Amino acid sequence: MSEKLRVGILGGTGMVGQRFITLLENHPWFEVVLLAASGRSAGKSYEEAVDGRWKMTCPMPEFVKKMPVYDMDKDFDKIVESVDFVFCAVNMPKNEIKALEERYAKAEVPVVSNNSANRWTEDVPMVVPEINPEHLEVIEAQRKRLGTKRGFICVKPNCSIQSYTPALNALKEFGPKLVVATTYQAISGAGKTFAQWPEMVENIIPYIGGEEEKSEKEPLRLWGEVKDGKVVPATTPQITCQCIRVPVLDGHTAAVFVNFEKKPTKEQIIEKWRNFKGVPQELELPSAPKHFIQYLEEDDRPQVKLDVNYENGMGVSLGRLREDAVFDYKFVGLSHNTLRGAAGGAVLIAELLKAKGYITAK
Ligand SMILES: N[C@@H](CC=O)C(=O)O
Repeated sequence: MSEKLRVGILGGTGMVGQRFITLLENHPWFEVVLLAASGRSAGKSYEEAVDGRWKMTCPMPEFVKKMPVYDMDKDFDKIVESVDFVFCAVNMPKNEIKALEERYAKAEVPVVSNNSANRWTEDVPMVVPEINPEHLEVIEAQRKRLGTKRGFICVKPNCSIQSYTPALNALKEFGPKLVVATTYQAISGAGKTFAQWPEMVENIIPYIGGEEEKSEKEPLRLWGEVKDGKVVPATTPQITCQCIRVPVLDGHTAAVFVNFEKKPTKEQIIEKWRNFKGVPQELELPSAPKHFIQYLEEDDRPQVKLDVNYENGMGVSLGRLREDAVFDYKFVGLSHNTLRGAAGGAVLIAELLKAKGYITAK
């Protein structure tokens, strides 16, 4: 068995960074060798830097407790020489994240990012490995632009879209043309727990900054075509969304209405969902769900409490498919926002990048 790739985590102390650590603890291909964060945490051990703000339900893994946290800016040279690639989960203004990700990529360190800063950079692939693995092709053009041989940036989309985009993707041949979605988003999407956000107990807040635009536009980029080293976003379906914060810890739910060019039967839709698979399933990537989509027949499913951890939080649960008086159909989707929607989705991208030879040992 070949040696594991050496991974650094930029922004390791926040909620998504913590998720990365738990997912990578016993990863068969990757080993966390370095943690970095802002100057505030630098120089401390990971345990000191987190300082009681460990938000996972499992205990902090022993292997990270005493690891030093480096300054992702000042310790740049040390980080670059120590890793084969990095995951980026920093919490900073967008322009600073863009500059940081590009700085690492230009220093020949591939960056797999959870952040939105580069989601609309034309030669940066934004990937859900089951949906658009072919977008990785634009890495070649990106490397030319950056002047690199190994370094590049690859990003994952926003967590909100993962509860309905895979469902629509599986039905592409029927031409979804108009989609109305309302998302019911968990508080961990904002990096918080109930203890940190007591206002959310027994409450609903009908606003998540920037979320509706992401939810409407990002699926179109996933369905875009690669032309001349760039991703050209699709122009259909038209999607309109409302995004609502609800008192749930983990799990984004979406209630969706859809019209098709060619209306399928209910049986056809369920068959497409149940049989949908992609490259991660074919390659049996370590974090790939065996069945990406499950369809639940019971009227009261999917439920966050029962279904959010389907396929270790990497699968999507669908239910309540029925004909509608105004649209062709309506249904409900659920996905885990910090697993499939954040760190887990990024780990799966890194596995695909390794399997396709884009990230290698130095
Ligand atoms: N912006 C989302 C997090 C997804 O990445 C949210 O606030 O739930």
